[in-house]
Amino acid sequence: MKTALTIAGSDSGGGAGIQADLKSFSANGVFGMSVITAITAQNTQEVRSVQDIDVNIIRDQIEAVFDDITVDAVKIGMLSSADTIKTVTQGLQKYAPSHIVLDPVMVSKGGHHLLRQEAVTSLIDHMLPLATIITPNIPEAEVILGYPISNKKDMEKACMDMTKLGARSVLLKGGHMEGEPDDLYYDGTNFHWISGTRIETKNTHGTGCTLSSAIAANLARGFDMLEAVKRGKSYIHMAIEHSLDIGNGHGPTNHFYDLYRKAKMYQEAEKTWSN
Ligand SMILES: Nc1ncnc2c1ncn2[C@@H]1O[C@H](COP(=O)(O)OP(=O)(O)O)[C@@H](O)[C@H]1O
Ligand SMILES: Cc1ncc(COP(=O)(O)OP(=O)(O)O)c(N)n1
Repeated sequence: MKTALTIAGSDSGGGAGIQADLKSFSANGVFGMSVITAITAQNTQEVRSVQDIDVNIIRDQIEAVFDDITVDAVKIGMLSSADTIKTVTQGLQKYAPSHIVLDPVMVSKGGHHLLRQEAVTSLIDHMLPLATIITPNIPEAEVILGYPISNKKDMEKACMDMTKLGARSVLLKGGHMEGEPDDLYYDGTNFHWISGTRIETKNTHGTGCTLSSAIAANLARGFDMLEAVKRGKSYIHMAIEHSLDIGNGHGPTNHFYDLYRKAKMYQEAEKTWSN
C-alpha cells in the first residue's frame, strides 16, 4: 500500500489539521502517518490556544517514520514557528521525499494566527524551495507576495511569482474570490484553470487541509501532478457538498460519503456474484 505523511498541527475538533489530513488520506486510498508540530485547542467556532511541540520531538517523529517506512508523499500544514520550520526543513533535506505538498497555513477561519507573523520569511526562504507544489488560498498568497490579488490576471502573475520564489508548481485556490471557486494550477510553464461550482454552506472548516492531503495521496498513488490536482478538486467538492452540520460554527468536510457510496456499490455488486 502507498503511504503519505502529514507534518501539521492537531485540531481537537477533528475538522482540520492532522485529523482532516488522515481522514483525507484514508478516503483517497493511502496509509496515513503523522508528525505533529503543534496542538491547538480548537472547535468549529474558534482556536482557543496553541502549544508548539518541542523541536527535538518533531525531529524524532520525522526520523522515526523515515528510518522505517517508505514515504510516498508528504503534506505540510501548520508549522507555527521559525524553529519548527528549520527542524522540518532539515528533516526533509535529509530524507528528500519525492513529493512535498506545502499548504502554507497562516490564519484560521476565526482569525487566529497559526503561523507566527515573524516566521513568514522563514517559510518563504526555507520551505517554498522544497515544495513540489504549494497550495495557498488568496490571503496566504497575498502575504507571501506582498501585493493584492483581485482577479484572474493577478492570480496568473501570483503563480509565476511563487515559482520564482522556488516552488516547483502552484495551486492557487480561488475559494476566497467572488463567484465560482475556480483554482489555478501552474506547472511552471502552463496554466490550467480547475473550475469549481460554489456550494452554499457555512460548513467549510478544513477545506484547505482536505484538498492538500487528497493531492498528496494521489501523488503517492502515482498520478501525475495535473491528475492529482484534478482528483483533489473533485474530492473537495464532494466533501463540501456533503459537509457535516457538526458543532455550532463552521462544520467539517465529509470524508465518509464517498467511502459509504463505494461500500454500497460493492454490496450491490457482491449480490450479483452469488447469482
Ligand atoms: N463554498 C465552496 N464551494 C465549492 N468549493 C469551495 C467552496 N469554498 C472553497 N472551495 C474550494 O475548496 C478548496 C479550498 O479552498 P479555499 O477556501 O480557497 O482554501 P482554504 O481552506 O485554505 O482557505 C478550493 O479548491 C476551493 O476552490
Ligand atoms: C491545526 C490546524 N491546521 C490548519 C488549519 C487551517 O485549516 P483550513 O483547511 O485552512 O481551514 P480553516 O481554518 O480555514 O477552517 C486549522 N484550522 N487548524
